[in-house]
Amino acid sequence: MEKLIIEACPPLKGSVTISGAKNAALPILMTSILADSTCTFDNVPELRDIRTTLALLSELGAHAIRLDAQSVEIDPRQINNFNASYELVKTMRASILVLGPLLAKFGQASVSLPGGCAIGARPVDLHLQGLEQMGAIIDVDAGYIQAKVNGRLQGAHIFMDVVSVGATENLMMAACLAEGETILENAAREPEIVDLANCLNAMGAKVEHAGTDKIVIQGVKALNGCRYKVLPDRIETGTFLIAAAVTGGKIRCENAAPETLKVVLDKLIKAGAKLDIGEDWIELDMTDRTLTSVDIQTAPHPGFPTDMQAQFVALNCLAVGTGVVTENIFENRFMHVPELQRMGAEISLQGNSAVCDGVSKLKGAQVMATDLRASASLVIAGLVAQGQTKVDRIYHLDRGYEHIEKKLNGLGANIKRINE
Ligand SMILES: CC(=O)N[C@H]1[C@@H](OP(=O)(O)OP(=O)(O)OC[C@H]2O[C@@H](n3ccc(=O)[nH]c3=O)[C@H](O)[C@@H]2O)O[C@H](CO)[C@@H](O)[C@@H]1O
Ligand SMILES: C=C(OP(=O)(O)O)C(=O)O
Repeated sequence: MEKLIIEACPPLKGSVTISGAKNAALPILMTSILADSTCTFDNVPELRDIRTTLALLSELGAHAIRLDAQSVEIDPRQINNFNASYELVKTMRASILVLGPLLAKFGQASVSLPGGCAIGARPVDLHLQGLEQMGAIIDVDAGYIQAKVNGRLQGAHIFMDVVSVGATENLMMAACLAEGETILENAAREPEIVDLANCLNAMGAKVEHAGTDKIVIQGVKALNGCRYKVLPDRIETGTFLIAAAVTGGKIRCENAAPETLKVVLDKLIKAGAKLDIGEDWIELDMTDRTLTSVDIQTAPHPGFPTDMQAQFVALNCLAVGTGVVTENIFENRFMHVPELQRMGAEISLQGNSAVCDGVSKLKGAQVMATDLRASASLVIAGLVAQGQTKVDRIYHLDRGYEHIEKKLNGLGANIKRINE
């Protein structure tokens, strides 16, 4: 199994190019199911989840290929299988996003239930209830969601009890080919939702007010293929900025979208960093500055993103003072805490909060990645820990970070990937 070996490094310095956003690219790739002709998507990161999505679309019958390091092409015209198998869904929860498009375009879908994962139970009840409100008949049997609709889905007024990114995306895609108007209330407002809406509109859909909590969609009869560029990854950006901050470095993130991570940048300033921000770049300077603990409360956008929580716990481990990080989205997203404790961090878990007293040094250790962002926090800690850190189970990391060790090494880190 592959592992990362990380040695303590000098302050990170230089410039890094941010990749396309995983969480925007995944639903955007799924929009191809709705189209009547070929779609080309640019700024699509080379990640395990993207390969899984291309495999899933291929399994459905689409011709889905990577053209080059940036772009993928999907011709959906041969889709003739409406079944997303457990084998693929179990490796990537976002596979559930084929449900809405398949049902809207072909009137049927069979999708394995994603099941729980390391960070929480993550039910899909809101996806199913919304589709039922649009006229779908859904049966959950033997671990599979069996869904069908007689004729077209019907526009509906849907209120979601919980703010869900995935449910908003699934229902938004389904509504584009439904008959009539759909209103999604208490919708998620993440930048990735806006990116998805922009892509759908480029295909001929009529989606309005994405980015607010009330999205209005007028269904159309057909969508065409399009060429669309995925937005930059705000979570990857934040992760690199924190890596630079904990090492006392100075880096510039190019090809970023600063307006999508305002709340993260605010916390970095509170943590002591000096930031310079341009239209598509962010420069962080931590030279000779004191890293200070910050308090965090995760919340749906525009609140603090849960996907940056673990990285800030790593920052607090090394900062002056006590920082309280509270996780409000997922019930089990502190799996990085025991691993960071093994490296010498002083963290106590109190309910859904991690209370962290900063220490002046961490010590390298053998640690285990348990989920994507937990893995990132261990890599960040490894950059400054004395001695060697060995991170096991890095397939989690490869789901969401493109060439992470190559990019960090380009900034002066010393990370090797080994197979043992
Ligand atoms: C591929 C992708 O974009 N993943 C992101 C997406 O995940 P994902 O779309 O799975 O997360 P959701 O926004 O749906 O989950 C938010 C909360 O809603 C709950 N819930 C969700 C659906 C549902 O039907 N019922 C229900 O109760 C979840 O258990 C969770 O507590 O948003 C999360 C929250 O920002 C991020 O951490 C993930 O990185
Ligand atoms: C939790 C994440 O992704 P996913 O929803 O794909 O598990 C993430 O990107 O941090």
